[in-house]
Amino acid sequence: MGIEVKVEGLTKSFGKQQIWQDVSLTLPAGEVSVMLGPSGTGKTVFLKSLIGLLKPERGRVLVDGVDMARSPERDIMEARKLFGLMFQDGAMFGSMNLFDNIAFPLREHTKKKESEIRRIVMERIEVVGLLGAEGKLPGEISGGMRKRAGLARALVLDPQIILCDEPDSGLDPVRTAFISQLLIDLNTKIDATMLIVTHNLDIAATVPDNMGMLFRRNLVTFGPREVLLTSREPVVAQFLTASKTGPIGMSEEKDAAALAAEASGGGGVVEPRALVPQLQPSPGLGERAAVARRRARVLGMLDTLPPSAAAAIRATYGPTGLEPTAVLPRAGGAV
Ligand SMILES: Nc1ncnc2c1ncn2[C@@H]1O[C@H](COP(=O)(O)OP(=O)(O)OP(=O)(O)O)[C@@H](O)[C@H]1O
Repeated sequence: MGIEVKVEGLTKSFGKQQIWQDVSLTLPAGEVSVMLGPSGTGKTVFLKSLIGLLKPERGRVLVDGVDMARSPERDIMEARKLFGLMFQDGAMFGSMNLFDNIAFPLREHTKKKESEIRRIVMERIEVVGLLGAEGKLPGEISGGMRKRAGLARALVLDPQIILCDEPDSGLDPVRTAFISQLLIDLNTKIDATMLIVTHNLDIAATVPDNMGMLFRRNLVTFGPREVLLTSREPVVAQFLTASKTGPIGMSEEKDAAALAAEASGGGGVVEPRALVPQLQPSPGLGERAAVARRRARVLGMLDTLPPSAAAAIRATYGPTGLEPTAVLPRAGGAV
């Protein structure tokens, strides 16, 4: 099972520019979480801070007893091996074929024999549905295939925590649906803790167990998916309904005057969009191990949640808390 990531009071600036402050949240072990936020709110900076590539000036990121912000670099390097990273563009070496790109972390960080490397790489290539494409160069395949190759590479060191930076960027809605299914299937197969950074509303609505949002240098909220998906908080409802009405403007935030003018013009409150069931694993994979753990966890915290979120959780799990989760149509096949 994946391991928990605990973030406490994290604050990051570049010079005088504060990116976010006092961010605290826990990524529950083995569950899938999404971090939303308008462009430029520091989602990528957050991912890089989790693995200790960027150093926040305050706060802690606790992973298996190591503080990724402050522990000695040797401990951070060791803890980083628990992570698999999938970057926006796949971050492939252009001159290497997919096999060598995916094998790279194994050749770099382990002393495994070539035969063992071949076995692991081909297994991961199969998991992401790229069998047959291993001899191709990154420039010879589609953006969706490059992302899946990036995911395969993130998997070769058997990570317990997987961080995905905008897995949908540059993909059409159909390819995005396939990648969403792939991420849920992956979680089913390896039970890793996953954090996905995205702007994509369909991924946000259907993939995660938990969701958070960064806005105006703060974490607006982080919790079970139902909290954000039923929220009437203006910034959350605006973002999740892709509305022009609300605090988010063309540049990250509208200025106060524009906001006041909009309010006096009767811009109105944006209603949250209808809650849709979470994606289920592809046929034959069984249930995600995270489902039972999450059910127990969120049913135990109902009293602490907003009434709309608590009602949505009760509706999902039924009055006894034992109902199966509702089932959505599945996606499958090649991206
Ligand atoms: N190494 C760095 N040095 C200085 N500023 C940086 C650095 N990395 C990021 N920033 C700044 O931090 C801010 C947040 O950037 P980040 O890429 O994390 O945003 P984001 O929410 O991921 O945006 P998007 O959704 O558009 O990808 C930006 O203003 C960016 O210019």
